[in-house]
Amino acid sequence: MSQTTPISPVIIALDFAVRAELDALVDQLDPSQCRLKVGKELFTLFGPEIVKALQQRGFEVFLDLKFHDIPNTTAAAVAAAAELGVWMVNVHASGGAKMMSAAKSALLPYGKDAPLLIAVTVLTSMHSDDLVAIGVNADAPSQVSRLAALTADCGLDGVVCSAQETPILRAQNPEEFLLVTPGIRPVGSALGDQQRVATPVDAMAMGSNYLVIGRPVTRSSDPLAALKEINQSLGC
Ligand SMILES: O=C(O)c1cc(=O)[nH]c(=O)n1[C@@H]1O[C@H](COP(=O)(O)O)[C@@H](O)[C@H]1O
Repeated sequence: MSQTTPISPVIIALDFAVRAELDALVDQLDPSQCRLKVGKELFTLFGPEIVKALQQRGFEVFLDLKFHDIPNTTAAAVAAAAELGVWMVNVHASGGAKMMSAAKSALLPYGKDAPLLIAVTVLTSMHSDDLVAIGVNADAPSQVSRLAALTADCGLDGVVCSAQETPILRAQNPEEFLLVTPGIRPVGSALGDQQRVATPVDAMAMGSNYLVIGRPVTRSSDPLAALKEINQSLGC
């Protein structure tokens, strides 16, 4: 089945351990409403087959495995993601310039069919205090800004950051540099482990291109209604 490009910027984070629960959600979704993210839990449990199954239903898939390894290993993993035909794949920007450049080079043979390659800056679950504890003497916005500049220098397509940093990054980067923002919480949603958060409407207004949303939809009593409400609030 050919993939449908949604008009919505929403990417649903499919963080599930039980296949039946995943299927029950995906059965309700239409590829015009959202893209889907396969992360570490789902991929570790079900492997590439789950990606293929979602693609066969017409969904564009963001493979969120946050590769962070030596350049040779990361480049090979990113090429494997390209072979899977995913729409987007990510690495950790803190893996450094050599790692990110190697990952970008590994996608050159795929030309226009290459997935979008983005880099995670500072996890949205972290505050500036958490950075100090791992030896980073910068606050979250400064560290995000630094890693985004490195990512852009390496020719990647964009970064994962919190919506709170998007105004700074929008000002520093060309329009086509993608800002993918998790830590999205509609008004009244539980924060869970997220620290640097924004509502869907605020995130888009501040310059996000894509909103990664998990539990506020997937753990809702009515996930489809929750997604529709978010899309409506965004005018799509
Ligand atoms: O790369 C990511 O997608 C990611 C980066 C980040 O900094 N923070 C973050 O929450 N994520 C992912 O985004 C999703 C957020 O899920 P919820 O917190 O349930 O909305 C999870 O699947 C995380 O793995």
